[in-house]
Amino acid sequence: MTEKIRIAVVGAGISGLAAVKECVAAGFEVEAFDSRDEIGGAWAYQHCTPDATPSEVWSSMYQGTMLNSCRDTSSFSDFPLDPARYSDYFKHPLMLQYLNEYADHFDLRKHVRLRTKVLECTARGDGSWTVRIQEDGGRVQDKVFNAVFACTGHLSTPMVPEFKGRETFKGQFFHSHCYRTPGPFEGKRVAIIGFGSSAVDIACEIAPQAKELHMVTRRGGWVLPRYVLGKPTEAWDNRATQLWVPSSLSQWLQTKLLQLVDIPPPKELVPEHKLLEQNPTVRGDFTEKVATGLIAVQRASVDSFTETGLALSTGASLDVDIVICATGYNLFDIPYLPSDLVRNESTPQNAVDLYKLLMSPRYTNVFLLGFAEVIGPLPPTVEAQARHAVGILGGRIKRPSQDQMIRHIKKFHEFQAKHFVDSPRHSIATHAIAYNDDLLEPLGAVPTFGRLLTKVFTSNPIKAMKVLNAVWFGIPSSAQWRLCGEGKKEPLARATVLRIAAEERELSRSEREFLVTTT
Ligand SMILES: NC(=O)C1=CN([C@@H]2O[C@H](COP(=O)(O)OP(=O)(O)OC[C@H]3O[C@@H](n4cnc5c(N)ncnc54)[C@H](OP(=O)(O)O)[C@@H]3O)[C@@H](O)[C@H]2O)C=CC1
Repeated sequence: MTEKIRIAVVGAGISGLAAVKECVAAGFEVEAFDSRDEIGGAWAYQHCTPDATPSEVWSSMYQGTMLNSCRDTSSFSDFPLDPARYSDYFKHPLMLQYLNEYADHFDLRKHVRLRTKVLECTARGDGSWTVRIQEDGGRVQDKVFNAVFACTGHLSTPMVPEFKGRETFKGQFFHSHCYRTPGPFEGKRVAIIGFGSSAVDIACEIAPQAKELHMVTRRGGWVLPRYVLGKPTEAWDNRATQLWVPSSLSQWLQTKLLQLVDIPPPKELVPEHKLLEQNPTVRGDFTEKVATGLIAVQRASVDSFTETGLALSTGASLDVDIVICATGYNLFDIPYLPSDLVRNESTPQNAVDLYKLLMSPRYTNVFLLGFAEVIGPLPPTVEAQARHAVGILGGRIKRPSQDQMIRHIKKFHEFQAKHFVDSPRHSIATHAIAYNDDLLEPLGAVPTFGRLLTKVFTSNPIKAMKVLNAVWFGIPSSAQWRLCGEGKKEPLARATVLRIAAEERELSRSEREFLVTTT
């Protein structure tokens, strides 16, 4: 009898749960470890105050966090979000609820060891790994696995730049990681450094109550509303425009659409890069708050801190009571993995040595899930990463040689330099549909036009045409990656794709029936 492949999954959030599920489906033996006492990872809200020690805060979720991608694109591919219970966009407790429902539906909890921290993973030289775990801060134990799936995300270690004179500032200073509610900022003068999703969300929450709210951004950026002409913004994008229309043309069209429907941003905000060359921020009330003067924007770098605030590169200075540093995260601080796994001394600046943002050419049998900055929703992508990794371990996908990986990575660096802004977070940026397709094509699981057209001639033609239309010209739902190939769940996926296209307000009867029978 052949021995089962044994997998260690580190983290039980979105990526970890998807990894466990795919490993179990492939017949692997899997143990997941999470230091917290509940599943959900970053989506499991943790209360803290701005003066908390950042290393003791494991979730950056604030009370107002709401999904940036919409329900119909953001579910796992074989576990649809029910419109009757989940609105187009929803707040973080509902995402945690969904992850719990996913874990229960696929019976994943029995594979997860909570309150168990992974201290270190060491390559053993034969492709296997020793994983050192600690239970409840007590007993330390070494366990051997055939492979490690690192699923702890890239939002654990706040990045605080070295600002000149920061110690001289007499006001309050903290990282957005420890922000939770706007209450403490009532009547205060606040400056926020950075212009990512955290900065824009926090600015919009605080601005109505603060005395002054300033944002300091060195690059500017695009901010998309959640809705355009009554539909979720993603409904204006689809597989055909992403894959057939040259990206410069589709970005131009989308920018024009944005200009037509939204208040024009002030010139300080308009960036030099195009719409999809950064991970866009999503916030419907931001431009209005800028236009009405609730938020003041400074296009500048921080030269230094002063006793009373910030001195900016433009020569302006800001006197404030509080500075919030919303400058993102040390993306590849993965303390339990070898330090040269992702980058070493020869890696170019703002780049990573990861094949398909998933595997290191320097180590075998370790897969990084959820470390991509996806321009699109995360769940379908981590699932595609898990399916690809499982495909390699199970022998269904040919494992690339080290040379092949290195060549691929070099091309990837060139692609990133051409298509994304030059910044650490965009070293791992990727467009969802093309990236998911790339991971799933070796499994035959991409709903290509040809594959779906063939169905028109080999099955119910009207239904097959509707599916083709929905997948190529409709909102990019994740169920599309379960229509064909290895791991397909065609009846359920077809029902989901058609229900979303029909804009039904609840799961269809077929979906409910298939969900009872598919785990
Ligand atoms: N609702 C949701 O779903 C939310 C999702 N998120 C996600 O969490 C992740 C982290 O987001 P966020 O915390 O905003 O971090 P980001 O890394 O996305 O943004 C960091 C910002 O800080 C700026 N910055 C970095 N270093 C400096 C510096 N030295 N001086 C001035 N500015 C600096 C960056 O500017 P530059 O571009 O110039 O480098 C950028 O504007 C993202 O994936 C985001 O999508 C976050 C909040 C809400």
